[in-house]
Amino acid sequence: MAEKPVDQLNETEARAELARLSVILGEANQDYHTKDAPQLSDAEYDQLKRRNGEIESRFPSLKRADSPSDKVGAQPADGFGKIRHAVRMLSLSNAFDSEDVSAFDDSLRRYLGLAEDTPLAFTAEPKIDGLSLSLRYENGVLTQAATRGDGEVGENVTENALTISDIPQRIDNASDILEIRGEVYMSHADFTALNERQEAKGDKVFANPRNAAAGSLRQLDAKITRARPLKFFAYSWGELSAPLADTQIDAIARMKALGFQTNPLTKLCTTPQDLIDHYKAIEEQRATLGYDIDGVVYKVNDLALQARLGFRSTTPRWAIAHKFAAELAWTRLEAIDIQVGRTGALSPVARLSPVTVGGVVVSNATLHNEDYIAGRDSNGNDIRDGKDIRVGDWVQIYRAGDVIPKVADVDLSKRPSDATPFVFPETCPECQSLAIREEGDAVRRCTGGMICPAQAVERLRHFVSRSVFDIDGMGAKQVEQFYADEWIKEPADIFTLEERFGSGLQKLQNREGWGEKSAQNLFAAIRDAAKVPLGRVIFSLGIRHVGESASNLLARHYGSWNAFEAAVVAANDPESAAYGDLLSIDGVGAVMAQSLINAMNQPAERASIDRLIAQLDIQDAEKPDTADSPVAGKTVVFTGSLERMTRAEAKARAEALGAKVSGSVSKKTDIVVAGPGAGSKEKKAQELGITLMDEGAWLELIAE
Ligand SMILES: NC(=O)c1ccc[n+]([C@@H]2O[C@H](COP(=O)([O-])OP(=O)(O)OC[C@H]3O[C@@H](n4cnc5c(N)ncnc54)[C@H](O)[C@@H]3O)[C@@H](O)[C@H]2O)c1
Ligand SMILES: [Zn+2]
Repeated sequence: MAEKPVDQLNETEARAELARLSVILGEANQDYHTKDAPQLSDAEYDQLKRRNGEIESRFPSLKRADSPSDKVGAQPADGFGKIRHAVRMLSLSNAFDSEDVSAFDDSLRRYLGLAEDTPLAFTAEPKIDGLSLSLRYENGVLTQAATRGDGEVGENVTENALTISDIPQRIDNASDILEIRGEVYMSHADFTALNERQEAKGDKVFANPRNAAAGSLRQLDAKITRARPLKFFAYSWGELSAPLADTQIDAIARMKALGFQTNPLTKLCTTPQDLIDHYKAIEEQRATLGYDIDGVVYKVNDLALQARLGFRSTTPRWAIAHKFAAELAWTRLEAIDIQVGRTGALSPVARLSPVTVGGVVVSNATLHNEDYIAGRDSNGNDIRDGKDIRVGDWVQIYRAGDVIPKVADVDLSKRPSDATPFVFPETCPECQSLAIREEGDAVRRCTGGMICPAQAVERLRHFVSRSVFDIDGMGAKQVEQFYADEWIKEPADIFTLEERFGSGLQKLQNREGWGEKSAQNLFAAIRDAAKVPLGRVIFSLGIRHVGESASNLLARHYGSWNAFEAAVVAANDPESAAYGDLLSIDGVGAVMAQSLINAMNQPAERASIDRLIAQLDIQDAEKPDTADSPVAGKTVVFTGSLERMTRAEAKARAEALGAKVSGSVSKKTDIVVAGPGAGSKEKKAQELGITLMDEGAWLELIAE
């Protein structure tokens, strides 16, 4: 349901909406901070939180006592000891673009009464995407480690923190009380390896490195934490018995001197433009850092000014987090793989150096089709200014909601000098058959049909479907299972199943869901199904563009399998009479003809078709005796309800007599057969002066 814009809410709606958002955001906080298993994407969460804030500022009197705006994180989870922070641990306010950054600078100057030309310096620090941890050292010894919790009270994870090698257990030259704060995180490589181990053990896998880090630190059993490769960057502090330094940048240097890891991308900046430049520089390196960051934090450098600026309810006034766009990230394209879909479509897939986009690690993205890679849309117009996509390129990944990630853009300035244009394969990577692209089709398709493993299951499903072979006891489910068991690889195998099993009735009976009776019934149904009309056989081959009615037309035209087969083989020569004859069939166009010819002239697919034909008892089609049929060559439309036959039957009989049955009335229509309830078609026939008759008259005409 689309949400109503905030400026259109009335007071009652606003109150209800705030109540709803408080529940949703409360649950999301629990899922994210306490269970380390978010159900919403970060972008969705941020959007709801922003909406909540907007409603509150439009209706200040409606702000709830338990407003999500006043909350940091979530309450400590049960099971952990609780630690009350001597100094609160807060969140950060956000900037999303450079205007927000200038506004931040302006608001600080206003608050501090600084003139425009008075310098105001900031640190710019990567915003590490992990979870914050406060470490308390007393006389140089680590005595307590606490998570942020709800900002006031955190979880006691001291035992767990002691297992992290980046965290010193003792510090020389420390003041009596020293609280160091920073981020616990997991590298991409460790995250991938952890998930592989978890998966192998059948344990929970994590959506992203942040959840993995949080889930690993927040373990009631510190032995589990020990086995998890966690890291720590220090960037802040809590209670101190002696100040670390006078400025943010020196405080960071001091923490480094004390033995902590600090982030090397931290930089002192003197103007908002400096901040933006460093933000861009960091964003460019994001995919190669080896760990996740989700923005850059700007902090007033002068700690005396930080003290003057102080705090709002959940955020410091002296800092802001400039977030990266949630749906976008740059990374390297490592390879382009071709996947073959169930209908034979060749789809290019980008293999990426893993990057977290919107809270999910992305290592594959779609490249759509060969035109898209080449920088063209389906009409041949340039996309991305005509930039093509090459292996080795630096590419922008786009991911919104749950849609498959896409490669949106290329940075040509970073293209390796030896990168070459991607050559789209002209053969199927699964079966090596020719892959062709028909005119007007954006997609290249494998022509391997039955012999293509990627398409086999789909072909088999089509083969056993209702309108084709319709074998009792052999539906899509069974055929998929038999394929998975390698009992059936192609349609011909269905008919040799019983013989191949020999006494192996047993084999089938041992399968879940099969008893002696059902197995015998299946074999009987298969035997019955082998006797089949020619049209159905042609349709069963699943040749592209050759649908049910075209199959019947072909069957009636050629009469027997042998005639059909010989004709289509001969038609491979476009100069041949056979080709002309094939095209002369009303309802067979050049595209369908080519598709038929391809299927019947490719050795591997032909061999598979021949194996099937050898198993069948094909009923010849009756050629319409057009000579003495009164409706031969006529175009007939049936409309309204028929009482003595079904619509399908009427159509089949008319076609058998050489008539063409159409769904709509036009000048080309010769006869309209109108039953009760006929509407516009009957009227149109009258207008056009077309022969109109009822069902009885029609049956008389065709002498039944
Ligand atoms: N998907 C969900 O359901 C869901 C639910 C709740 C929160 N969230 C996400 O969590 C975030 C909000 O959580 P938050 O309140 O922790 O805010 P935040 O993560 O946006 O910012 C505050 C945190 O940044 C971290 N940080 C990293 N590097 C830092 C540095 N150099 N200096 C200072 N702090 C640094 C600290 O841990 C700090 O607590 C949002 O991005 C939101 O999307 C998502
Ligand atoms: Zn193939």
